[in-house]
Amino acid sequence: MKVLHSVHPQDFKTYQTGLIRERFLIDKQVQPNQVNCTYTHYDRMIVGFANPVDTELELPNYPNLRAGYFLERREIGIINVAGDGVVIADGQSFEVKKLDCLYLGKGIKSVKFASKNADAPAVFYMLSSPAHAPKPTTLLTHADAVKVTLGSASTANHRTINKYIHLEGIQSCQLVMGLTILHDGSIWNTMPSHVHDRRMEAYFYFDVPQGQKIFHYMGEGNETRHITMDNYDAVVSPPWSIHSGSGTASYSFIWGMAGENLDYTDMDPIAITDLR
Ligand SMILES: O=C(O)C(=O)C[C@H](O)C(=O)CO
Ligand SMILES: [Zn+2]
Repeated sequence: MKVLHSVHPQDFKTYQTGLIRERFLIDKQVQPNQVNCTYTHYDRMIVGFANPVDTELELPNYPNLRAGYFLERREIGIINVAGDGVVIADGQSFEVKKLDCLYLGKGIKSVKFASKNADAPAVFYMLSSPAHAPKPTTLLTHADAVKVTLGSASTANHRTINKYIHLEGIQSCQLVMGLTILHDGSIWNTMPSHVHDRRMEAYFYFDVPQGQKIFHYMGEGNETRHITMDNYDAVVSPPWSIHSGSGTASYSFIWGMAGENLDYTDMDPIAITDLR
């Protein structure tokens, strides 16, 4: 499993594009009939992908975990971003359609992934953080996720936030997870931007139209940098970093966090006029 180590904000100021990409970008991980995971040292969050096309896949037990099985001391949130899929947790099958979320808690020994149709396979995006206690297995459909609409067309940031795993939603130990859909013609996410020193965050961009790109902004508010990202790329955001993006077209992304609390609204905003 690939490992990403933590970066100090003072060091980040000297980074150029190549090093920023090496330290934070998680790309080319959605591969047919593969499960691919990256271990980050940001709150020990694991960022994973499963793309079962014509075969069932199993979540492996990586040696990095020194565990009997992947979820022995972890929890996981799984969101499907493509064709209809199935997740089998300790023998129990869950239909996970596009934009549905399945939460599996500490103690689930076996997790398998399958697609309903090999011509339109599922793509499962996963975030897993350490967990101290078992929480109930929960499937939440996109329709039932709590929705908050923010921004406006005139500032090109009209978007709907869908909250799945959070204080008032699916219960977890420390995982918070959901997704944001940009309305047609809007291209800015998380603007005005913010940081939250209490937890890291990971973004996974999807439904980025062919031939388009995301410009993802990072760094302290007074010292920002960007990398460009493609469909199905993920990026980790240290607790000191903003995490905002602008696309050359509308798109969607999954956000997820782990750290001190489960309160989605725990953010320290940065005024647009203060960004450098
Ligand atoms: O569009 C947004 O704004 C977001 O989706 C913000 C993220 O959810 C976030 O950064 C939560 O801390
Ligand atoms: Zn955030």
